[in-house]
Amino acid sequence: MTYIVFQDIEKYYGDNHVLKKTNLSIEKGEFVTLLGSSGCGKSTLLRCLAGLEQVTRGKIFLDGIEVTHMNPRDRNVGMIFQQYSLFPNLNVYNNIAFGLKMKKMDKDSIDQSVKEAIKMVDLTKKEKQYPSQLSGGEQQRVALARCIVTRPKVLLLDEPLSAIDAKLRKSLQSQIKEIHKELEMTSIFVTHDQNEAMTMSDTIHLMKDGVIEQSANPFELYSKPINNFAASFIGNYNIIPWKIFSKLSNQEYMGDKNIVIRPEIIEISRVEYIRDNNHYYLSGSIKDILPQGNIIRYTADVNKTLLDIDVLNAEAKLYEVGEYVYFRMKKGFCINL
Ligand SMILES: Nc1ncnc2c1ncn2[C@@H]1O[C@H](COP(=O)(O)OP(=O)(O)OP(=O)(O)O)[C@@H](O)[C@H]1O
Repeated sequence: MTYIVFQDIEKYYGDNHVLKKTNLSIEKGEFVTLLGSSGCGKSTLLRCLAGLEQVTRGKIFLDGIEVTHMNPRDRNVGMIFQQYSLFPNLNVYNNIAFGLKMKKMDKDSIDQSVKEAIKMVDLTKKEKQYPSQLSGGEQQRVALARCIVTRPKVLLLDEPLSAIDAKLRKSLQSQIKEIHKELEMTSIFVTHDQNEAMTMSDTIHLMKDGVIEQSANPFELYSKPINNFAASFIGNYNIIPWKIFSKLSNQEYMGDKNIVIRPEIIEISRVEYIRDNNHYYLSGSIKDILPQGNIIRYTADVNKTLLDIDVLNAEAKLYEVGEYVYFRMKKGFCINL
């Protein structure tokens, strides 16, 4: 049985039609990401599951029970936000214990659960500190501990790492994934950062204007985007209308479609390639060079069409701006959309 089901969800804020018959199914134990640009309705969908917003129409099921209009407190859903939203007047221990005290758990069980949660998020020496004495990353770990200590059925994470610097962000991503696995939770993570979605998720649900455009695992979403939106959102594709590409590459016109080419599948050479039937061939001059750590991104001018090419940064810079070079790409790696 599917663990979480959003069924034909519609949500209006006044005239603003935010969720448009949104359908989404999530299996128990999955780590899923809602990925999409700002304002597409990701947070609204999460908030509807948590009960912090009411849907206008549609139904939500959690663990076989309809929760559409259930009191948020009875849904057993934990949520973490971008702002840490801790109680400033409570120390780390008491922030984490708060939910359990509300549930009227006995003191010894609370103590055991809180200490376990503190250990899980690696805050053992910080128990007595107050939120104002903690870094952003530490505060977010307290928020995470406060959430998991109540063992919610589902953990909702609404851009929890967006205020945290890049290095710490990576370690928190791993920590969240580890806790998710260890507690066998079902987690929904909201982000507009495609790299974060790729690293974290079992399944990515790509959203646009309140609708799920594509649901797939990170590998599939990257290599098989189903439309131009998915291709342009994920992985910096070159998207060239066939009308133009057929002229540039001396190929037959494939109709009113785009050819979609990932920068890293393009080979580059100073000497012209010997042609075969498995590749497309282009040539042009290097316009720009952008070192990006482990890869170098070249932008080439191919008869006024710009082409991005990613080359592993294994050697010193290979090509100069202005140099005329040749490209080839395997036909089977290109997508027509
Ligand atoms: N409480 C509210 N009242 C009125 N409009 C709202 C409210 N919350 C969200 N909206 C509107 O709903 C739309 C979707 O917002 P939502 O926060 O769900 O988007 P999002 O995809 O999570 O964006 P972001 O990545 O920027 O957080 C936006 O147009 C937003 O202005």
